[in-house]
Amino acid sequence: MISYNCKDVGFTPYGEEWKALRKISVVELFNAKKIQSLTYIREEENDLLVKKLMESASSRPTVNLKKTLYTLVGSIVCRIEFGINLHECEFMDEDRIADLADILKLMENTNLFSDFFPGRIGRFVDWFLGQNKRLENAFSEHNTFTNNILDDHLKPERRIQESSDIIDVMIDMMSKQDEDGDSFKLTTNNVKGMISGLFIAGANTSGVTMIWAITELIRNPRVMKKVQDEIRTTLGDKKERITEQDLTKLHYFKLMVKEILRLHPAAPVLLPRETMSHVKIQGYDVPAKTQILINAYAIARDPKHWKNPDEFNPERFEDSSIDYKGLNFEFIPFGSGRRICPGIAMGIAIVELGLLNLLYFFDWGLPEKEEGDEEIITGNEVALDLVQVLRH
Ligand code: HEM
Repeated sequence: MISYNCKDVGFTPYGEEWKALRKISVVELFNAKKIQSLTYIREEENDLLVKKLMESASSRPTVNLKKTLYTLVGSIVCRIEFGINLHECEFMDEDRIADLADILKLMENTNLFSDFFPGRIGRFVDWFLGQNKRLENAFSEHNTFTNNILDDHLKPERRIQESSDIIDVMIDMMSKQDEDGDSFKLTTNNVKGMISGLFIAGANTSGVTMIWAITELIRNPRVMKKVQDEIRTTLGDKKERITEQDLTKLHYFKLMVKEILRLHPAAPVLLPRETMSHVKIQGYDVPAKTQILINAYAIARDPKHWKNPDEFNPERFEDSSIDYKGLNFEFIPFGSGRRICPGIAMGIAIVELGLLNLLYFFDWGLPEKEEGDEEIITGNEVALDLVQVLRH
């Protein structure tokens, strides 16, 4: 385990926790060697997914893809980030982790009426609509999850383990700070914030990207056929399991993933920024300290930069040098600059391996539509529950 003191991670007495925490996560979690060394976890979890889908396909033709994929990414993220194997865990299981990913989405997406109309009327409407109760329940579930992970890391027997993860490192830092008597103290809340931030950032984004990929492929049979033909011709039809090595042989498949990230960026609006000084943008004066929101979704569908922007067309990236690493500003699904997603490589590895398994081993389609069913594929929520396994 690497030990830090406050100076190592750049803490300042002015509370720049974010800088420090980002630095820890980049060093401990997002470095290339670490990502490579965790390949076996992503592969094992995908093997389990394929096994479960094959079993369920033989008895029941439909599958709730949303739950299945959130379980996959939840399991991978918990193992990689917190060293928690959900298949052996006492306080969390695979089913609940998928719900938790949804609970976190609810926490992010619930708009309180009282935020816009502070005062009695706003509070009454929230109470009447049950918004407060929903949020309270979500927070309570979420709090239990982070507390359990923290407690698990604080168990005395854990400290003698060989392998440590980012939470172990932060706990180690906390004890060192006490010894050093530094003025800034890393708190338990910082650790809990890291747990919840990493979980939301990793699970939700990768899960939703995969769900949109299957959705768009079902909507566009031409692309589905082309991508599956490439995969099955390149890898042959006798493989028992897929490894990350197989990804290196595919070309069109990767263009397809890029196109999904363009059309459906998991974080349509990037993390907020603040202007450091007065700037003029397209004739508008923007004073210093103004919050700026960047709409990556709108940028990636801007007809000034993209031909037929709403069309799902992976070929647009053929012979193009445009990439998602934050340098081409017309395509920033992972953001750009100082706050760019530190998990790009991890996110791409999770999404590509998951999709490759789904597309190699299974054919996907929609079940028969029954009277009264909502129009399919109008948004990921509707599409997900309807997607079907047809072959294995
Ligand atoms: C397809 C998958 C993913 C997408 C599309 C995605 C996208 C993003 C975006 C757009 C941001 C904000 C960047 C900005 O405002 O400039 C972000 C931040 C972040 N992402 Fe990802 N991400 C993905 C996967 C992951 C994974 C797997 C992890 C962790 C294992 C992760 C960890 C983070 C963290 C910690 C931040 C916050 C960085 C900060 O506060 O400075 N992401 N991500």
